[in-house]
Amino acid sequence: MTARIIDGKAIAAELRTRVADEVARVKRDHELTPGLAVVLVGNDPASEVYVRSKHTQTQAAGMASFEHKLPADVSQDDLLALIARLNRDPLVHGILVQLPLPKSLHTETIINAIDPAKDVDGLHPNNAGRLAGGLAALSPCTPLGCIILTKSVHPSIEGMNAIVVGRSNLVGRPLVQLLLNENATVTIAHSRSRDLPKLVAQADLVYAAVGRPEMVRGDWLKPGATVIDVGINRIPVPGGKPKLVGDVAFQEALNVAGAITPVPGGVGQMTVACLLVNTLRAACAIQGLPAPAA
Ligand SMILES: Nc1nc2c(c(=O)[nH]1)N[C@@H](CN(C=O)c1ccc(C(=O)N[C@@H](CCC(=O)O)C(=O)O)cc1)CN2
Repeated sequence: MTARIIDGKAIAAELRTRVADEVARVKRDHELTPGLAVVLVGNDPASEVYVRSKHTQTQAAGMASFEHKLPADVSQDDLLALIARLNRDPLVHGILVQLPLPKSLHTETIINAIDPAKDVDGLHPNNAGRLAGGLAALSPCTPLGCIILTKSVHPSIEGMNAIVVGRSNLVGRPLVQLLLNENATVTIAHSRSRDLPKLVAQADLVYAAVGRPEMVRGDWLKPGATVIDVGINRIPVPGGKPKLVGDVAFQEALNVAGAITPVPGGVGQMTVACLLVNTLRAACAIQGLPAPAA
């Protein structure tokens, strides 16, 4: 069996089109232009690429994009002052601080300073707590993307066995909550779980978000399982450009899985598209408008 490849690029493009249509509608009917402010501290090359892509895609969707680039040695107080300004700015409906931050800054304090209504990363404890309680919340973008990709294969995942390998605040933990909201049966595992291959073998849906190149092997998988690979690992290639691989051994998994996301071209593509969805949702909620269709 060769697994079906889940085309994250195409699914993200469709989502961006739906967001752009909804943005045009709220502009026309309500004179509302959703605005996203992205804060980048320092000059990590991968973060610079992601922030550029957020800027381009935000503008392409018809929204306002505000970029704030700060030096790596910015003080915590100056960064907090910028966030306070963005919290008050009526043109800004979404605020995202690109992660990781330099070690000199306290990530939790920075995230907690963002107005939860503008927290389009879904990382503020208000949003994380609401999501955990099964309430309406802004949810982190990558897990939202994982759910959309899963539903492109299984429109309902009710009762399916899912395993999430990884317990980060950005992906693993919120993904577990989103899966529970879809009535999946969820196991959360991590690098210290005992007998990971045995746990993975029981799952119909496998989410690999552990940050270890090709850790999940093909022979761990239940035949026909749907595999969503969240990993983005750069592997050095002697004399060449680093190679991008996921947390799943893709070639091995192809022969066992029913469907699988590639890296690149899978989950990563959904992250920015879902950020646009969250920004549109935040803008509508702040204006007191009904939740948009996208
Ligand atoms: N505040 C946040 N910081 C970070 C997040 C986040 O959701 N919020 N996620 C990641 C980085 N990220 C967006 O910020 C991101 C990662 C990957 C992609 C993507 O399109 N990946 C491509 C490959 C691109 C490459 O060559 O690196 C793919 O998988 O096809 C977009 C956004 C950490 N920080």
